[in-house]
Amino acid sequence: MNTFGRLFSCTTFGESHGPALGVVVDGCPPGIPLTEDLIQPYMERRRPGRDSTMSPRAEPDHVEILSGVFEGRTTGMPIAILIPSVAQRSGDYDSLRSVFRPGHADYTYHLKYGHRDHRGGGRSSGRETAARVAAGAVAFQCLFNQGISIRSRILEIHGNSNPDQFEEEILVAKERGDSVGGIIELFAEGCPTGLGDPVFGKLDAAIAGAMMGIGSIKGVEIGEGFAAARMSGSEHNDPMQKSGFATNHAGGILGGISNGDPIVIRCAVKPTPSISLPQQTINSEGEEVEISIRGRHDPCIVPRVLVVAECMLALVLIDAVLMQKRFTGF
Ligand SMILES: Cc1cc2nc3c(=O)[nH]c(=O)nc-3n(C[C@H](O)[C@H](O)[C@H](O)COP(=O)(O)O)c2cc1C
Ligand SMILES: C=C(O[C@@H]1CC(C(=O)O)=C[C@@H](OP(=O)(O)O)[C@H]1O)C(=O)O
Repeated sequence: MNTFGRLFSCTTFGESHGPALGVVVDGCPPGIPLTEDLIQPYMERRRPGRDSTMSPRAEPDHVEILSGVFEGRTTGMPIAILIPSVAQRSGDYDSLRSVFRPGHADYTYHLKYGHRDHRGGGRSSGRETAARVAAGAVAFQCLFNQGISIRSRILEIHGNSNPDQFEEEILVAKERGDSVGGIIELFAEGCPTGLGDPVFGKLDAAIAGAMMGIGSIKGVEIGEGFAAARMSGSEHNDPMQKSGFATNHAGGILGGISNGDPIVIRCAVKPTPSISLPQQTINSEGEEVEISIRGRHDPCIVPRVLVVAECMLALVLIDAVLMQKRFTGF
């Protein structure tokens, strides 16, 4: 499944070590300002090779808009965006052709497809998210029109919630040949009431699906999330006043529909699977072997995944906005 969204949909293509990645965005309304320069700042926040806390693979991730835009504005036609790759260095993966990296998708891709691109994990690579970010940048352009904004922050790295120590946590793990994960938080502000389809298509379900669709995200909570399970109703219910809700334990969604308060989401990001410490694994012959992974890996995915999560949220929200406009405009 490469396509995401209903009215505002995107299909990504490309593998980590292929010549390029890209996305086709369909359903974007006409007249929205869109240029490469408007997309590039989002790409810059995600691309690898920027500092010592991330993979040193130096990809410029310059986008090229191929269609759907004329004189700086969308035309309502499919928008194709190309992101050439220039720093593959696929030789790093020669020894991993038939050995499965614990924690990565190598083993399950092998079982499902048999024939797979082992270089960088092919399509299971976090590099695929470059295409999602390009699509998300288009969604952001549409959301600005609606007065909706999204921001995110890191809450924890490796269980440490002191922002002054985030970088150190990552660099210490890297020095050990290990990796660490963490927790991120997202806020969507300015959302109107009424976004989301009740029951199966709940807005919370769409958001959780979008977040879980990002490699390495293993938990999602909305509002109080897991903490709600330990609260009483009188603590958790948000008192209602003429001016609005007194608190926001709901995280901006009730019954699968946005209630006008900020939407608050937290995601758990697992530690990067590819580490250089020796690990036990098997090869495609089923033999037990030891693996020590070299190459250019993120010692922590958290800092780079922030903008990816923001973009996935933007894609969910613009789709919900368009669905709601179709519903109320009938
Ligand atoms: C932005 C981003 C960067 C990533 N960087 C790496 C990496 O350098 N090395 C690695 O082994 N996994 C990396 N991953 C994680 C793998 O892509 C992911 O663990 C793998 O696809 C398996 O999916 P799962 O963790 O959801 O089970 C990255 C993921 C993202 C979203
Ligand atoms: C290249 C990117 O991230 C990559 C995500 C990734 C993985 O296994 O997910 C592994 C590394 O790439 P490779 O080993 O194939 O050179 C990261 O650098 C990117 O995000 O643009």
